[in-house]
Amino acid sequence: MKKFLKQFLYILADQKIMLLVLLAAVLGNAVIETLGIGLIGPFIAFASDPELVEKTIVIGQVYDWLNFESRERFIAFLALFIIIIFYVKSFLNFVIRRYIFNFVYQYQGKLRIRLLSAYMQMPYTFHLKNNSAFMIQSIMNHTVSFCNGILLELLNSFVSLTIITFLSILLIYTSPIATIVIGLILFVVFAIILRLKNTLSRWGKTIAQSQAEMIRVVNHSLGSVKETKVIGCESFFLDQLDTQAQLYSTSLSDFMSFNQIPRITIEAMIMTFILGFISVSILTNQDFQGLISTLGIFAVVSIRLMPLATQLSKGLSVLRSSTFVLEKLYHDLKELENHQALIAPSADVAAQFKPANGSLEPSHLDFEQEILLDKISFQYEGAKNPSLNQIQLRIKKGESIALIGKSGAGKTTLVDVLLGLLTPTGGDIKVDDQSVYQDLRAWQNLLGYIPQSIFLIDDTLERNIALGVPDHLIDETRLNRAIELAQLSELVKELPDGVNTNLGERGANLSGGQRQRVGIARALYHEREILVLDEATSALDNETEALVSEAIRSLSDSKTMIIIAHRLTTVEHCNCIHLMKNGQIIQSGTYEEVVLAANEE
Ligand SMILES: Nc1ncnc2c1ncn2[C@@H]1O[C@H](COP(=O)(O)OP(=O)(O)OP(=O)(O)O)[C@@H](O)[C@H]1O
Repeated sequence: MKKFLKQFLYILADQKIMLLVLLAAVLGNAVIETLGIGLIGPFIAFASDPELVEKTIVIGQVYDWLNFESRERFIAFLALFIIIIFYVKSFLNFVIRRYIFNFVYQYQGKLRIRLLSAYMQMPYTFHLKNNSAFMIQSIMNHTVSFCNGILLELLNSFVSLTIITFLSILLIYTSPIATIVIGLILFVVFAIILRLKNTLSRWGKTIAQSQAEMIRVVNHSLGSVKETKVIGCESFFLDQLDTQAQLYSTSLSDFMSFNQIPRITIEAMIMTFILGFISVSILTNQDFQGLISTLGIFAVVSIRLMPLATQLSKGLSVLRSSTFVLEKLYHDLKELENHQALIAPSADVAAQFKPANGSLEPSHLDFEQEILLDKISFQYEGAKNPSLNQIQLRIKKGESIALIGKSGAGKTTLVDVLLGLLTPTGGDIKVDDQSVYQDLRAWQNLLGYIPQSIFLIDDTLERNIALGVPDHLIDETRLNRAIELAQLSELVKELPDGVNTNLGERGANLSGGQRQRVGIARALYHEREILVLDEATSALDNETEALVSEAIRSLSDSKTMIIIAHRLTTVEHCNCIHLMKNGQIIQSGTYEEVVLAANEE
């Protein structure tokens, strides 16, 4: 329980004051409700014997004080008073439930932002190790489970528990023996839940895990739909999904049907109690007037208590089944947030470029002379050998260099280190003699990256090029320049809505070469001084390749370029070519010296 509360409050972070406001409202509501129900007993007694009005303490005094013409009028007034109390109580109840829903669902959105922000700020190595399906599951499903299964249930259970407590006090006051019997009923129900708590946790865990697995399988099958169709292995993914769907449905249906047990038990036991109570009272010749009044209160309390107790027991079982999600969320958030102090996500795009010193100007690093990779080494976690071994490389401003070498030589790793995604295990990167690690954001603000496989969003060409820039901040001149330099002008003319044409999911409406050029235009739009280009390996047709090469070549006059070259013909224009092997640069020189000489050998 202590652990549960600790984890719960950590996830809830700064929302505790909202909870205190709710606590006050819930207590007020419980008092009003108890007063309303408490007055029903005397009202029934007065209705059957008006003479009791004067004999009853407090109510008798109120009757005298208000100076009513007759007892009957006072009884009618009492009825009106009880009705008003019930209306006020119902309204307050609505306001509280609304407040709870508002609070929970707004918090769900905030939690999603907090998680996505935490995941995005984790180092690249974290993303290499973790499957995105599990992150999507956390952001999309665990937040729902936490908010619906834990937060909402806890708040609802709290409301129920408060009212149950107040009503129980009223019952004890009305008839101690009957209260003990009702207490016994609730005890039996909660004992069942507590006994099954481990099974509930297991069901909850299976539900959450199978959901994540289903996202993973769907991701895999739809992400590789081309290959899947050609190989004809659709059934492989369908079988995997079927296994997970079965696990999910079995656990969920077990859990949902279990949830019905408390309601069914409570209903049966309350009926047994009311009928048993009447019979025993008659058999023991108890005062009939008192019996009617007591039963009146019990009837109303039972009607009220039944849904509350059902809700409370459901809340408890849902809470139990959600402990896995709570632990997972707590673990994720704590681990992620401990890793680095989170910057609060901001709608202000400029804030993305906020430097470490907190000023509003984007981080800036002067780059006038050269970039120096000084004895860079890197070894992946768990790998036996380093992937980069004492790499020494100088790149002058305005130069274009190409990294070539066989698959596995270390080209991508070197570029990832350059991009600041991987932190070298040895050595340093310096710009004009200043280490980039003093302000990595400033270094990254100099870089534009054009990956091998461009990630295109399912949106317009314009938004794909000016990725991350809100519409009202998109600079037309910059956009047109980027389109022109990336050799996309022809394409824009052909598109039905020009730059406002939707490119489809992952740019399905474009060819490989066009996608690559959109990537180039994107890097150009953001006007970065250094462009890092992982050349597409896909076999582009000659004409497209010529266009891509032309786009790259036209940039090399104005930018410093680092190209991972897969097709050697495209690096002819580079000032220097570095041949990599086993994580080392084994030869550097001009195209003729490195590529042609190697071909001749
Ligand atoms: N995430 C990783 N974990 C462990 N080892 C890795 C990881 N990524 C790459 N490696 C290893 O690092 C070495 C260099 O890989 P890298 O991807 O940098 O080569 P590359 O020259 O870019 O190859 P390619 O041209 O095929 O992309 C390889 O031996 C590879 O197996």
